Amino acid sequence: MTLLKLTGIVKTFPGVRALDGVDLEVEPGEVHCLLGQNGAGKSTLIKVLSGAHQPDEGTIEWAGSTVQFSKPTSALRAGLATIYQELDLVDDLTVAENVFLGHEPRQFGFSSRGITRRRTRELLARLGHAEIPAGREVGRLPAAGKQIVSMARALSHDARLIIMDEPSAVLAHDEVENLFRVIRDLTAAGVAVIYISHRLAEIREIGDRVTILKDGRTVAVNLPARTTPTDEVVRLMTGRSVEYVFPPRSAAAPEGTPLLRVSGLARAHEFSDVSFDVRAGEIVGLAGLVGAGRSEILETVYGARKAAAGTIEVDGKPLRRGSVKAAVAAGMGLAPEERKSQALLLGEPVYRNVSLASLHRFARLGFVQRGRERDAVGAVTRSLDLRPADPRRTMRTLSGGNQQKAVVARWLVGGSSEGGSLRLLLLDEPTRGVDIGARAELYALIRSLADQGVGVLLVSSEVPEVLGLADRVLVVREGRIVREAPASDLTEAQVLDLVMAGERAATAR
Ligand SMILES: Nc1ncnc2c1ncn2[C@@H]1O[C@H](COP(=O)(O)OP(=O)(O)OP(=O)(O)O)[C@@H](O)[C@H]1O
Repeated sequence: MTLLKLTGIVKTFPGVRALDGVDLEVEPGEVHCLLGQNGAGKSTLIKVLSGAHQPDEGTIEWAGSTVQFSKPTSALRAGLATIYQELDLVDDLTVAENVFLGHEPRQFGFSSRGITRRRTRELLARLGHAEIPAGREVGRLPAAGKQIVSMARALSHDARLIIMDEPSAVLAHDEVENLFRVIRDLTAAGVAVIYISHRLAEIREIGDRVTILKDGRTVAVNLPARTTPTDEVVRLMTGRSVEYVFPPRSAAAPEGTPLLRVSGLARAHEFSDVSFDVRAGEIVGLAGLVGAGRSEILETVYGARKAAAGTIEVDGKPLRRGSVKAAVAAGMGLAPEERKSQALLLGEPVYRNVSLASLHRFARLGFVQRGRERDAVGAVTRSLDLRPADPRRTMRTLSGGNQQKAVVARWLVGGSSEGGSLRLLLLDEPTRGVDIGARAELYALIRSLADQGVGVLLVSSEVPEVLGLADRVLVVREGRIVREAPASDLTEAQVLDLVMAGERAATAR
């Protein structure tokens, strides 16, 4: 019997028809992938499913009966659990308290810590993660561990369907493998999974069937995940064929004195003896596992963290340690990884968020010329296909991927930093959550900045992206640079081998 059947689901927000007639069918024990460009309506759909939003029209049939989940707890009680991208765990409660939050096991009328922990340990063991301590505060776990806790919570409600919204976005390569193992165990036991991801390779590996959304409508249902040709999937998603290619590198390797020179940089417990150069016009990629120290290196170069040792020079002049002001004055810009907490003004319009770094360009006699500001922003947001296209919309109402585009777009508007012209751009996971079509545009824009002489330092967990976009690659493992080579001299397998070597050694010990 079909476990879940949606028919004609409509959901509108003021001025936006986010869902405009969506159909979806999920069978027990399958991994059903939901694909669509940024803003296509995936997150809205799962919020409707999980009871966080009420649909305006349409029906939801769950295990043969028509239902309406008025709030998230009703969906959970019926066996439908959602694991959001931004996990909704309470950091200062323990693992066990989070798993059983709101439905603590009781004995003689009292909630029992002993039973809660024992049942948590059983669930963690079922997920193959018996090593996570049930009494540990959740805030002290890495992202992958938190995700497992969320899944344990789903299982504690006897979930028959688990919805996973881009679960791999926060995971390193080996952790994704582990997630897939967990998913296979769940589906073998009859649990169904709705899996959302922008990475087609993952969908091929773990998916059974695919449903594609475009502009709030279902454009294809139940395509076979492994055999549907990529061109076909991309064409259905975007309405056009997009070549997933990286822009060509400049013919000659950039010469001259390095724009950025980092020597012997170190911070306790994060990284040590980090030395490298970035030349004007060059894209340098930092590859490595999440937690290897890449973001910390980037933030230290930017002055947001203070180095314990080492020097950072721009054009041969040393920068003051731990001073963002000095870095910005030297022409640096940073697009950080945590778009919500670090980068966006969620209550402000899109154009204000995007023009933030280059406001001085639109000022005349001290006044910001709003028309020019909006035109310049419009040009970049159109080329990235930022949606909805109206730049006056509030940032908070944009989909996750479109917010990410705005963070990067800020540095692409005429390539300026607050202090003057942008000379060095630091990008931390710039394509996280960004769809295939917009990725190609983003790559082209980053390359064109480099072609204008900007130096780019790029952190990405996707090895093909680092190899395809960067000129030179630094492989980081456990806080050290273990290899430096031109991107064209490395293969994906070699890089993965280098980043994983430490993991294997640790397992062998
Ligand atoms: N609370 C809201 N108010 C107004 N508009 C909204 C709201 N939530 C979502 N939208 C709009 O609904 C549309 C669908 O957004 P949704 O977040 O569902 O997309 P998505 O497919 O999940 O995208 P992504 O891949 O970027 O995560 C977008 O145009 C978005 O701007």
